[in-house]
Amino acid sequence: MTTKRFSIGYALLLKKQKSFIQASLVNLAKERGIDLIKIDTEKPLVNQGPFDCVLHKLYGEEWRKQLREYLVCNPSAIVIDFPDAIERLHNRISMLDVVSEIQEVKRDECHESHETATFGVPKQIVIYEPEKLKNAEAWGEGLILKFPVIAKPLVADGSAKSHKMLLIFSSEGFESLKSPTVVQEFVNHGGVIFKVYVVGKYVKCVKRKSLPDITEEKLGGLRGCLSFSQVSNMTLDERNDERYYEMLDLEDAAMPPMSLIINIASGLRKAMKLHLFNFDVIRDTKVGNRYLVIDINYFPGYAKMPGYESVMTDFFWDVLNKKEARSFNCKNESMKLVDNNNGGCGGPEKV
Ligand SMILES: O=P(O)(O)O[C@@H]1[C@@H](OP(=O)(O)O)[C@H](OP(=O)(O)O)[C@H](O)[C@H](OP(=O)(O)O)[C@H]1OP(=O)(O)O
Ligand SMILES: Nc1ncnc2c1ncn2[C@@H]1O[C@H](COP(=O)(O)OP(=O)(O)O)[C@@H](O)[C@H]1O
Ligand SMILES: [Mg+2]
Ligand SMILES: [Mg+2]
Repeated sequence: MTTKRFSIGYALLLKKQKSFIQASLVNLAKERGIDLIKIDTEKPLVNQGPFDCVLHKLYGEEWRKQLREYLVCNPSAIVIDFPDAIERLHNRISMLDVVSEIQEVKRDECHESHETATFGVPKQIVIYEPEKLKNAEAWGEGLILKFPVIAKPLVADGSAKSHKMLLIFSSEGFESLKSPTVVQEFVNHGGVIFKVYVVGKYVKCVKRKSLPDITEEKLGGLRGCLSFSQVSNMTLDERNDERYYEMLDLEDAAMPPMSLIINIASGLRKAMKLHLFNFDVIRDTKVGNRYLVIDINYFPGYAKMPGYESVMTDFFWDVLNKKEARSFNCKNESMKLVDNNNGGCGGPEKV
């Protein structure tokens, strides 16, 4: 008896292909009857496949259009995940709004189960026109945040620029701001962040190094700002400023309560209608049992997750065998099939 084989087409940037599409993953998936096939982004998607499922981390209107057309021509295909759902993660305000949305529900649930740990997001504001802030006094008047603060580009589109942050110690630091920025209160968190990887219903929490705490005393001696980027991915050599990237022992840091992490993960997954994401959490050391979500990333670096091959293969299998189907049911609606006037469902490209 031959068992049915499935095909998953993947559309990823080269960097992502290199890290994610490793032989160990391809082989394990193959053993389970799933072929991972590279989509040629130079050619129309409708002329490729057919794929049972499309996995992607590409953006832009042209790509959305291609996915829409693909679903019109292949109505039984599954797209992981829908661009409209991913979109909210490209803005650091809408990204964290979802945490506040799930907070109410989860607070009630936690109350019932007598959990004491709470979660939320740091205090933050958005500045659309930083040039208007050049006058330091103007900043002082409207200040609702306490120094130090972190300035993060409002747009989180995966570009190197969108990861460039400023740690601001005093109002002079605002002079460096140029594009629309989210200004967030820096929360002392013991120099450790928790990265929570979500793959459908699977949740894995790992520890990573972060920025060290800034005491009132330390802050007193600091003016202006310090720029940094992707601190949790930094190598030792890159942590060359000893004032900030001092040595930390990750081993010593206690993990957050897993029940809380699972609660947040499932709340986010359902509210965002996304299957593949991770989020960064810090523990407010001043409060102790308060956790703050600071970042949510679509389709993050899963290859850094121990045993990622089997986690991903199990997820693909569930999706293809429709165990995850309920969450994909409304795909036509969320893809907003505006292009009903579809004349071009050709087969594979003819040469
Ligand atoms: O490349 P990696 O493995 O460091 O993964 C990046 C993620 O690192 P993480 O898994 O959270 O440690 C990274 O997470 P952070 O934003 O650094 O927390 C992003 O998800 C990044 O994608 P993008 O640049 O935002 O599109 C991810 O980059 P891409 O792999 O998507 O390019
Ligand atoms: N509010 C905050 N308080 C303390 N540290 C923070 C805060 N926000 C971000 N960080 C630190 O800055 C790093 C980068 O910020 P993040 O929002 O995760 O941006 P990115 O999308 O580039 O990962 C975090 O991993 C953490 O080390
Ligand atoms: Mg992050
Ligand atoms: Mg991020």
